[in-house]
Amino acid sequence: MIPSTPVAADIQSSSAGSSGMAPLIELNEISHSFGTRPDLAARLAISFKLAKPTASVQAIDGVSLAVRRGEVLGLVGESGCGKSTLGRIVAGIVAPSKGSVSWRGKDLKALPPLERREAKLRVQMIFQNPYASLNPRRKAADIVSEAPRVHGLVEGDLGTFVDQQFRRAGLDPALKHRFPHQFSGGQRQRIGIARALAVQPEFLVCDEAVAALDVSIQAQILNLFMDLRERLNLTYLFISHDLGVVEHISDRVAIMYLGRIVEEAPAEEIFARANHPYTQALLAEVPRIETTKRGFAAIKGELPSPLSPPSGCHFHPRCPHAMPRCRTEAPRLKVVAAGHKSACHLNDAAA
Ligand SMILES: Nc1ncnc2c1ncn2[C@@H]1O[C@H](COP(=O)(O)OP(=O)(O)OP(=O)(O)O)[C@@H](O)[C@H]1O
Repeated sequence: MIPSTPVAADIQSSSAGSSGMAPLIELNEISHSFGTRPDLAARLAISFKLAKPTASVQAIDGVSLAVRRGEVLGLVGESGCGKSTLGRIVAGIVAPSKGSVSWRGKDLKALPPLERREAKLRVQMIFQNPYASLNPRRKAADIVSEAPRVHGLVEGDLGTFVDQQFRRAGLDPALKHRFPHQFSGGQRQRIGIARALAVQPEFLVCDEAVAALDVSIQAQILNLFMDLRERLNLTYLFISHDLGVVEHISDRVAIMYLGRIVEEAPAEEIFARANHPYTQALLAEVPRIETTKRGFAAIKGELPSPLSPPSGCHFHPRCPHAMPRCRTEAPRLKVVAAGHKSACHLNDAAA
C-alpha cells in the first residue's frame, strides 16, 4: 500500500508549505506534557520515598505545523492523540511546555502584552459541546455580547450589534433573550459561533465542532463554516476524529498519532494517495456509499497510553508493515511528493 514515491528532503523546517505565502499561525517544535495529579495516598508514599513521582502524559511531541491565511487545515486522529491540546495551544488557552507559536511570523511570547492580547483575540475556539461551553444562567444576547463589550469592540447600539451577530450565525434575533436550554443543539452551536465571531477573529479553531450534532444538522453547520470562510475571509484549524467530515471542508489535512504529526498533505492527495500506514488504516474505516464490501477494516489494537508510548515509531505495535528499525527509531516527517509529508521508515526502504 505504501507508494514508492522517493523521499526528497527532510522538511522539519519547511512547514509553511508550497505556496510560499507566509503562514498566519505557525507552531515550531511544540511539545506539551501534563503532570498526573497523585491522590493523597500516592503523595504520602512519594514524600516518604516509598514510591517514585508519577510520570507525566506527553500529549504533544515536537509538532511543527503552519496554517496559511484563508486555508482550512483539518487535524485528524483517534481520541486521546492530542488534537484538543494542540487546538488549545493554537488558540492560546494552553501554553506549550516547549516550542513556540508564531502569529503572522512573530513569536507570541516576544510580543508586547497589548499586541499579544490583540493576537489572541484574533484566534477563537468553537467547542464540541455547545451546551457545556455556554453559561446556562445567561441569556444568549449576553453570552454573545460579553467579550466584545469587555474589549471595546461594540460600535453603536448594543442591541443592533447583537442582532447582526445572530443573523451572521443564521439565528433569528427574536430569540436573543432566551437561555441556552431553550435552544436546540444546532442553534446552541450557532450561539457559540456568534460568540466567537463577535470579537472579529481571523482564525477559528473548531474542536470536534459538529461531532455532537445530528448528521443533518452537521451538514448545516459545516455549510455555515464554509459560507463564513468566504464572507469573512476566515482561516480554520478543523479538528475531528472523523476523516469523512474533514474531507468535505479541508484544503489540507494533518494526521496525528500519539502526540506526533505522522502525515500532512493537500486533502485530495491524502484521500487519493495516503502514504502512512496509520492514515491508510483510518481511511479504510471511513464508510463510503460506493464501497462494494460489507464491513470495514478496523485498526488493530487500541491507542497506546501516552504515559508509556511505544519506542521508535509510536504506531509500530499496530502497523502491518513494521520492521525492526520501526521499534527503535522515531521516523521524521519527510517530503514524499509535492506538498505531501509523511513520517514512515517504509519510504526510506522504498527509496
Ligand atoms: N488537563 C489534563 N491533565 C492531564 N492529562 C490530560 C489533560 N488534558 C489532556 N490530557 C491527556 O493528554 C492526552 C491528549 O488529550 P487530548 O484531549 O488533547 O486528545 P484528543 O485527541 O483531543 O482526544 P479527544 O478527542 O478524546 O478529546 C490524553 O492522554 C489525555 O488524557
